[in-house]
Amino acid sequence: MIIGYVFKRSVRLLTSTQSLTMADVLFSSNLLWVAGVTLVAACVYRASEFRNLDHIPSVGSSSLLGSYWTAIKFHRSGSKIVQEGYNKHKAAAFKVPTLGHWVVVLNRNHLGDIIRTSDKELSFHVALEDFIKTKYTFGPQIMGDAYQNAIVKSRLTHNLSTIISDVADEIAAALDKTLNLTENEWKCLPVLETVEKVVCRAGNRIFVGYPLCRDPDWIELNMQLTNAIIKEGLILSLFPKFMLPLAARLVTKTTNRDRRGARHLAPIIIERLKHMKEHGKKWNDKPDDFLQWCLDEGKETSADLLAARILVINFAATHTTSNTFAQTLYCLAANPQYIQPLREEVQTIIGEDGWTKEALAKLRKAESFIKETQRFEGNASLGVMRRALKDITLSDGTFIPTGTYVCVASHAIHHDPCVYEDPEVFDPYRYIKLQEKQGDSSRYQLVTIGPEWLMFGIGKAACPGRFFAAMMLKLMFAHIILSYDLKLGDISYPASVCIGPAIAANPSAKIMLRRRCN
Ligand code: HEM
Repeated sequence: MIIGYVFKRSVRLLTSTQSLTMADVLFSSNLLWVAGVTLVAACVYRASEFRNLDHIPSVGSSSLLGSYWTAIKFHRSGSKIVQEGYNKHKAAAFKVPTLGHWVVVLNRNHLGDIIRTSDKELSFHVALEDFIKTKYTFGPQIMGDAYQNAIVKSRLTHNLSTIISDVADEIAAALDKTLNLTENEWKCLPVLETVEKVVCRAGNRIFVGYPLCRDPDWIELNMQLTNAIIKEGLILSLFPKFMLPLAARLVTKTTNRDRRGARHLAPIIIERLKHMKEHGKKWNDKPDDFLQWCLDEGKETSADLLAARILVINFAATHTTSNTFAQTLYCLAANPQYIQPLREEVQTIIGEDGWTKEALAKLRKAESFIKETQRFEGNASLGVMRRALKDITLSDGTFIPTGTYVCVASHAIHHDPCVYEDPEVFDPYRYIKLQEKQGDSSRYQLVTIGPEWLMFGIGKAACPGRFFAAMMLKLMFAHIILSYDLKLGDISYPASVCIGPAIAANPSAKIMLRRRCN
């Protein structure tokens, strides 16, 4: 997922000059020698890594030079290369070359080892830091004490019943504004772009509350965030470690982003601190949003720091949820035979229970549809990326030396006939059938992580925002199916595109939408 982000965004960025600024241009004159030195260092590093990982079979050429050819192919068609390795070495680990280093792809039998191992041995956070230089792109204080992640896990997840009506309200309003449809009019819309706007508003209704969640500047800041961070992380990864503090000053716009966010948050924070002082625990209509939960922690009141924390949460939430929902919506338009039964389910349940957490739990067909789209399309051929911080011997004896990047072949596992029957068939009711067959409803929910469901990762680093994400996905799905007709346009596209190990919603895909008259 992490490298997924990097690849998806890097391809868009490297082919676009729009966001180049003076700093980029000045910086690019020094880039050549830095790139030269880095290339030599990368070759030396990769050669030493190659010897250390000699005992693990490789996909493609097993010579050091030939591995560069495979690495180039991997950047063009990562999914195919990973699948090739998975088919060949099903029961064992194999390694895949990327331009900078090797990645060891563990088998699904190793997932137990990943779950048992602590972040001090196999670290998600170090892998993330290596890929997007979080210390500089998010800021040192933010990652030093990442209490925002704990808030996602505790307060956001525990408050879903309370916040659901606000999220539903924001989704309806955002769809109305973004689609801008007059009665009986079919409109052709780019799926990903449209969905991103709705997700960003819906998420921010809970991150910062109303009306800031509708402020065009706040929304623009958060929608550009992922691009900006990936771009900066990519450039920084060209520099040797000792140059990073200086390079980060030239390359990153972390301070600008935080200040831009802080300008919006400062007046709200001042007002809320005043109320907190006046009313203490007896503040009756205290806002129930992420900003307030951060203030309740009592750790900081600086608008810059709080803005930075909320931007980090947007980074984790917006692009991931948009990508998932864009794929889902496109698959729904491409499979119109499912629209009527899904609509009937939503009409009956929401008609009886309204927009409640309990009602969403009953939307079994909708949930199965979303989950099957993710199994079938997926968001990355490689997931669960970790970096070994010490030498580790896995339960089957596989030796992982310190410094190695490990991950699992998520997409191949989701398409493995030993895991799923007829995996190449898109069966939207697959998970309902599995629930009925095995009599276990909780095991097949969208949010239930396990060795056969890796969309949200696994183990201690598994996505803490998945319960909120699932709620937004189901609410958007239900709103669209109730209020809009949809179909594919004249030209159809593949729902997803593969770039390196990433699988992304196709940015060119479009669908036709029309408001339904009740
Ligand atoms: C469909 C949407 C989403 C997907 C597919 C997704 C996926 C993931 C994945 C794969 C990871 C890494 C897990 C691992 O490697 O084991 C992760 C981490 C994380 N996600 Fe999500 N995510 C989604 C939505 C969200 C949302 C809505 C939030 C917040 C509200 C969120 C917050 C986080 C955070 C904070 C982490 C880092 C956890 C840590 O540092 O320990 N995610 N997510």
